[in-house]
Amino acid sequence: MAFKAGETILNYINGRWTASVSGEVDASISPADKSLAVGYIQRSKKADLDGAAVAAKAAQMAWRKLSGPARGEYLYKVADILERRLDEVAETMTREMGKTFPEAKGETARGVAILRYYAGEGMRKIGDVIPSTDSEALMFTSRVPLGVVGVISPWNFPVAIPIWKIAPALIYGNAVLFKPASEAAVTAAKIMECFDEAKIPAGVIQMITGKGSELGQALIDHPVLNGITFTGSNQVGKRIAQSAVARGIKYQLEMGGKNPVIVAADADLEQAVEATLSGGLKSTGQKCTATSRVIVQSGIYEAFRNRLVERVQELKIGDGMDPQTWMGPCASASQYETVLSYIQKGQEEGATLLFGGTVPEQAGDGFYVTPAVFEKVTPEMTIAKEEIFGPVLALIQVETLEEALQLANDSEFGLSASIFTKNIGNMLSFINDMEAGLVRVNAESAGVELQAPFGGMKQSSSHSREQGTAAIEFFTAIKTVFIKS
Ligand SMILES: NC(=O)C1=CN([C@@H]2O[C@H](COP(=O)(O)OP(=O)(O)OC[C@H]3O[C@@H](n4cnc5c(N)ncnc54)[C@H](O)[C@@H]3O)[C@@H](O)[C@H]2O)C=CC1
Ligand SMILES: O=C(O)CCC(=O)C(=O)O
Repeated sequence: MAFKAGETILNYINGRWTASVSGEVDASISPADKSLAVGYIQRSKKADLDGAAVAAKAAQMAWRKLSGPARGEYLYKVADILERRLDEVAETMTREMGKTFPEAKGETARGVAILRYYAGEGMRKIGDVIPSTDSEALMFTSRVPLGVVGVISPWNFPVAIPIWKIAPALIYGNAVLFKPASEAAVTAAKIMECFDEAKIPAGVIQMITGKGSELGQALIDHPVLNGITFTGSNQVGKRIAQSAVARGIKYQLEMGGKNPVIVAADADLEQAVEATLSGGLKSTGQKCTATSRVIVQSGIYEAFRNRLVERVQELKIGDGMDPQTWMGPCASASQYETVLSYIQKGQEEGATLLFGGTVPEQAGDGFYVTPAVFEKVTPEMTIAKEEIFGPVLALIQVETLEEALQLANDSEFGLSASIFTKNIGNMLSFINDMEAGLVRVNAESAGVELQAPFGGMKQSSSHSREQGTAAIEFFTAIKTVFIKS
């Protein structure tokens, strides 16, 4: 089955596309043109979840008995299908949440690569032999699946984030109950179509759509769950942690960022400007790793600011399907309102708006805003503290690298951070002292590599890591085995 534009997206339960008991739907509006519904998303209820839970439990028993390589074969098949359908999936993503078509294609290709990476993990070791104090015994560890795992995903990476949670969950023998963000559920259904086409056993992976506050909460509270993995806002993440602790199940959270970039006086100007544009404004600034605070040493401040504003003025804003477009719209009405309110707050609190923050004249009837560049931003201002999740850059001028580092660390978040410098001493100070899970030198703050651990410090995550070999830590439990004849 392949859903067509404008259709109602059904739940994928026990290997079948299934209507919700509720009969209620919400439109998934195209952010590039508010008059278009990309599809209709069901408001599923607990009764829908109950059916899926029974199927998940039964399916997991058989799935865990398959060998790792056999589970990997299914993931290889899904990867091949997703690769064949790459343009179609990417176009759905662009139409549904607004990122440009080349970015959507890149993300979908990343989804293919993640599936292949974890398919390969099915062949790798899942334990260690440990010398016992008893010379006649054999002691070793093995990894066992958690059981049924819930995946709650956001709308900003509708393919990569679900896949980097679902693929490791499956390869290590878990069954998955997947609740995508409603703003990206048409794209999520495309991923499910690939699993369906690969004939993954019924019940092993299931998708149910619905409102976060209702279905999401019902999922976390469901007794069938043995673990929950979440990416999204801090507010929701904290609630999930509380519910998971109350029930004694494992949880993993990846949440917000307020990512700084430090531009040292000796930085390569063009490199720093281009990386700030790309890290701060690609995907309309809607990445948890997006550059938000730009901390610049006074020796290079004026040149950097002028060149940055010059380049921002050149960026073409428009429909992500238009090949001329550099930056698409905000993903939803609420995201758009949030971004505009932060821009207003920045001005009210005394920052200087150098450029942008307006509705572009030539753009269509969508959630478009021109990228905003502020200067004279001070650490106590709201735009220097809170995650905006939009195309807004806050310039902060400093004298010394020590001051830059102190300001960079003056945040409740600690996800990603970059420095631009040619000085090895600056690099080492930054690497050692920056409180962030991802630190990058002469590279933009956004962008993660699927084979490396990803996660934040402070309020940015549950202090766990996703992706790469780190994923095994969350999706399995260690069993220590002692054998003696
Ligand atoms: N770290 C990241 O990558 C992301 C951060 N955000 C931040 O969150 C802000 C708001 O975006 P939202 O889409 O509203 O994020 P959100 O945290 O509300 O939504 C993320 C996911 O959680 C679900 N959800 C919502 N309420 C829930 C609940 N009570 N229980 C269980 N699941 C629930 C949603 O349906 C969605 O699937 C953004 O402006 C941004 O600052 C949003 C998306 C991704
Ligand atoms: O920068 C990236 O590629 C990943 C960002 C991310 O995980 C997020 O925005 O949630």
